[in-house]
Amino acid sequence: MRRSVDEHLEAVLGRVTALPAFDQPLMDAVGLMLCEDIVSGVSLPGFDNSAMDGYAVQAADLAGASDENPISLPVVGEFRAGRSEPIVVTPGTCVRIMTGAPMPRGADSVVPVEWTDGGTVTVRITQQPPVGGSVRYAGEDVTAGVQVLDRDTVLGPRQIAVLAAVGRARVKARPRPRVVVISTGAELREPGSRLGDGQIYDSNSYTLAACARDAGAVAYRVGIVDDDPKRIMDTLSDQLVRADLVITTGGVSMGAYDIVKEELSKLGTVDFPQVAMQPGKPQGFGVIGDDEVPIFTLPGNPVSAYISFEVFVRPALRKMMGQMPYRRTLVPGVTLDGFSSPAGRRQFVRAAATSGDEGWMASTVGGHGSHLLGGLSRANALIVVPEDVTSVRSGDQVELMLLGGETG
Ligand SMILES: Nc1nc2c(c(=O)[nH]1)N[C@H]1C(S)=C(S)[C@@H](COP(=O)(O)OP(=O)(O)OC[C@H]3O[C@@H](n4cnc5c(N)ncnc54)[C@H](O)[C@@H]3O)O[C@H]1N2
Ligand code: MOO
Repeated sequence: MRRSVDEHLEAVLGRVTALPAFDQPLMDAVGLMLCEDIVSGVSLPGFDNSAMDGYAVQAADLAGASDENPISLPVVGEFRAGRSEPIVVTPGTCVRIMTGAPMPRGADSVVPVEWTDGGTVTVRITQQPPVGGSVRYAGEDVTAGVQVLDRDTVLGPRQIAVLAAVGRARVKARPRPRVVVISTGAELREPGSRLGDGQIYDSNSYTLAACARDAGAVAYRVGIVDDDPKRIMDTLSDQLVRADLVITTGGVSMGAYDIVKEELSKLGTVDFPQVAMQPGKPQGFGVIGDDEVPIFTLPGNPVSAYISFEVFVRPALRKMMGQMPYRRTLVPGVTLDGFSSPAGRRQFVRAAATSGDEGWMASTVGGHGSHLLGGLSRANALIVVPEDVTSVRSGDQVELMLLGGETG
């Protein structure tokens, strides 16, 4: 079975659905999609309070105050933020007040401390404040009963600020998908261990767990399972309890030990199409278990696994989180390098792209081979070459998929 990239992505997006929303503590909701309208139960400010450190006064007492004509008032008390005192400002008196402290009854204005001698028994004031000067009035920011956030808003720091300020400790939001990442292959060893003959470090499970986290998911990196069919199937069934989505790598091409494909094909719920792309040709996608958890079986070549994530898994995760657009947007740019591209396959070429006065410019990095991982760290974009283009010259217009993420 041979599919285009778009057909495969459609098949994937047609199968995954948005996760149901539930109540979450505020800090767990950062980056998530809000699934309720938020109506404030309180006014902001909640009470009239001082905008300055200074003195709460009756403005009329200070008519004509100036450097030449200072006016002294007795200080009858002190108001601090967080404390409420039963003191009243009567004509001819004042209260020392700190920023955020409630306005005392009787006062209609605040004199900043800079306009005074800072006295604590009596204070000498050299400027007349307007009525309402340096006073923050109850409800001037947000009135109780007003909608402060609309559903379908992604919660970033500014939205979290408003939620906390109106006293919300929890909100209904679409959760982060829990993504289980498993790498398969008898040649794989954990980074940090010693390599024997023919062995390599498992980079894919780290790459893909990092990708999943970067896309906003919770990643569980299970690590390496060798090419034993029973161990692979046991691991999958053990992991399903905590998975909203599973990613495996390796074992999906034509080799004698490509066990993932062999075993999962038997279930009948996972397809293994060849997708007309380079890298990333051997793909697998379907569902497993009673809960029909989506599973991606990505190719083992490290760059193929990474690009497959960007092209197929990331959009699926975004759909599960209810976050549009699902696909990365493409921007126009110019390639500074020429290269050839396979006929009939969409090529994704690693590139370092910069944006300047002339728009986006991209240089290729790291070579074309899907095992060439060394240059990947310098790439921040993929040049997307259409299926019908076989040759790209330096200076050609191209489309770029920019790879920035939550942490990128
Ligand atoms: N006869 C054919 N051979 C291959 C074909 C084909 O169509 N016919 N397709 C090639 C393509 S394209 C790809 S991509 C790979 C996909 O292979 P598998 O998904 O079966 O992956 P493996 O064979 O297990 O490994 C491929 C390669 O990647 C290395 N690898 C695997 N896992 C990891 C890991 N976790 N970390 C780092 N590197 C990993 C592995 O050692 C192999 O070198 O098949 C081609 N062959
Ligand atoms: O498609 Mo493979 O993913 O080219 O290396």
